[in-house]
Amino acid sequence: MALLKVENLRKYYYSGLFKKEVHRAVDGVSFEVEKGETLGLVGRSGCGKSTLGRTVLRLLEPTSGRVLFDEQDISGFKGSSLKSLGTRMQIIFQNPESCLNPRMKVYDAVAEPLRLHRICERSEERGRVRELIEAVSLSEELLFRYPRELSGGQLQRVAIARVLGMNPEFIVADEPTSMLDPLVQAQILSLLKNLQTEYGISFLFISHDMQVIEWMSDRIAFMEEGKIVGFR
Ligand SMILES: Nc1ncnc2c1ncn2[C@@H]1O[C@H](COP(=O)(O)OP(=O)(O)OP(=O)(O)O)[C@@H](O)[C@H]1O
Repeated sequence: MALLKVENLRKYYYSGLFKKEVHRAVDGVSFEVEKGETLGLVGRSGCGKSTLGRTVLRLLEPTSGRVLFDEQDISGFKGSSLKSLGTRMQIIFQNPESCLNPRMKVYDAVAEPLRLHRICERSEERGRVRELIEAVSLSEELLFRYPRELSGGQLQRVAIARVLGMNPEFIVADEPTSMLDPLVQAQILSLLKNLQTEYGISFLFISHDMQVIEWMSDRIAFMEEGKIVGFR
C-alpha cells in the first residue's frame, strides 16, 4: 500500500510586474511511495526536484494537485492539522547547518524536537538523546560541542539524529551528501540505508548524481523541466 500518493501536483512561482511571469517549477507530477520504499528523484539542477520535495511536505503551498499521506488528503491542511504531520514527515537538507542553531550544543540540538513535540518525558531525555547519537554512529564526546566544532559529515549525522528522534515514517532527503567528500558521502549514504532497513522509513531521495540514486533507490523517477518523464 502506498504511504504517499502525489496526484497531478503543481507549484508555480510568480514574479515580475503584477506577478505576471510564471515559472512552472513543478508541473503536473504524480507518483507513489510505498511503505519502506526509497523512490529516487533524479534530474538536472533547476528541474524542480527541491521544489517538488518541499511541496510534498507542505513546506511550500501547492498551486494545485493533491498529496495523500497514509490515505489522508493533506493538500489543504492548515494550522494544527499541518503541525500534527510535523513529526511523521521530515526533511534532511543538503546543508545540515541550515537546521542547526550555531549557539546550541549537539545535545540540545538533538533534544530540542523531543521537547517541542513532547516525544518523551524529561526524565527519559538523556537516554533517548544518547540512543539517537549512537544510532547515527557519533561519539558521545561530541554531545557538548557546538556545530562549528564538527566536520561536515558529523553535522549531517546530528541533523539525521534530530530527524530520527521524531520517529518519522517518510523522509525527503534533498541532496543530503552532495556537499561532502566521497568517503564521508559513502558513510552517510550507508547510514541512511541502514536506518531505513531498521526503521522501515520511506524515502524520497533527491540527487543529481545517478550513481548515488542507483545505489540508494528501489525505484527511480526522472525529472525534466517540472515534469516526471519516466520511472525505472
Ligand atoms: N522562490 C522561488 N521563486 C522563483 N523561482 C524559484 C524559486 N525557487 C526556485 N525557483 C526556480 O524554480 C526552478 C526549480 O528550482 P529547484 O530548486 O526546485 O530545482 P532543483 O532541481 O532542486 O535544482 P538544484 O539541484 O540546483 O537545487 C529553478 O528554475 C529555480 O530557479
